[in-house]
Amino acid sequence: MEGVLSLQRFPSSAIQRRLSPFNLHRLTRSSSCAPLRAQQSGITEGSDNASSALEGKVSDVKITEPKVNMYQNEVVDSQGIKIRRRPPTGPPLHYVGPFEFRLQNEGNTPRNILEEIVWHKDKEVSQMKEKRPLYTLKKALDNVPPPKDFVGALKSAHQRTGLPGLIAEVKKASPSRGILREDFDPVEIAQSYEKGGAACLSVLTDEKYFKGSFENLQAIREAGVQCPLLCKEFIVEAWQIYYGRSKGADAILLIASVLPDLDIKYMIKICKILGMATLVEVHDEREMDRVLAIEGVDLIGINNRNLETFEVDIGITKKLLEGERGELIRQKDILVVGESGLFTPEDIAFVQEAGVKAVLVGESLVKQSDPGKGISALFGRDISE
Ligand SMILES: O=P(O)(O)OC[C@@H](O)[C@@H](O)c1c[nH]c2ccccc12
Repeated sequence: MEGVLSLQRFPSSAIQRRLSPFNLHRLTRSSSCAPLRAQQSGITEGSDNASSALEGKVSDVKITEPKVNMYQNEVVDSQGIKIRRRPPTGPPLHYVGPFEFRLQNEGNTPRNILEEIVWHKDKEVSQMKEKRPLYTLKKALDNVPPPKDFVGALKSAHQRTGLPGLIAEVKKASPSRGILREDFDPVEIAQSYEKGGAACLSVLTDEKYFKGSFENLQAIREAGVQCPLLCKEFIVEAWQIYYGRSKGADAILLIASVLPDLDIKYMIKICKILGMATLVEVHDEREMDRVLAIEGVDLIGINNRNLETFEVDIGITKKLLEGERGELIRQKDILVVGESGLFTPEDIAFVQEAGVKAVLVGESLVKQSDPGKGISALFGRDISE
């Protein structure tokens, strides 16, 4: 049947990329009210067999391909999300006489670095999942120390010092800055941060673009570092949250420019079940408004860096905390983290004045020969006592 897509013929990964949680929800709503991407990634509370259940449920559904794309675009557009998910099929073919050709950037080439990272992550996660299915991860969770209180640590550091609580980042490289530190020993850096007064640590786990790893996260946890740990990853699927927890993460980053609201809600729920915190990251007013409308958000990061262009402007933090938004944030008792591009005590004072009670800092600390001492220089005084 031309132009008609029977979902039965597609592996679940293909279904996953083709359907946003929203339209998958629509498709399955009549037969099931189980979670959305949960079904896609085979994760539900108390069930490891959700994906097969899902395939059973959607096997009867026949929908036209244009309709699926329309729903997907509808939800993404309505939320202003510019980052598209990797297309499941190759680029469209064009024909001129006997010739076939494909055009660049017809939906098949990432439009910016963030989109490239997310598309790569999609592939990477589907491979990782095959090696470590969810039920093995769930078993591994029994051997991990219980999660530490990430938000509590930031609040008490703020109360203790009167300065924003520090999340110090263990970061070897980034696509915008290249290698930040050649002699990179993640455990040594983490211990130095802790000694210097960091409340929490952020550990980059992306290998390809940030030269990080889950092994670094695990090594830092196993070295006896007491600070709660943020798994700094591009989360596209709930499976990654379980994986991060199995490596010792206490908190997870969710990026609003990558994830639709329904995914954010669902992932927050999973983190709560696992006892983890979620840092939901925004970069503009629209993302901030979306996130403020989501129930259960208690930690918001304002990234001063635009992940699509790498432009950094610490004025973004101030802009997003002005007026009614700032008021709502105070009412909801949400803790705000100022992220990226912070180098001097004046920068720290500027974002504190804007209303943040925590900061996330990588480059300016990791580049110091003694990263822990770099903390005193950054804050203008010793915050370790
Ligand atoms: O090194 P900086 O400019 O101090 O930034 C740290 C942190 O904010 C940055 O690494 C970051 C913020 N959000 C992210 C999302 C993915 C990767 C990295 C990031």
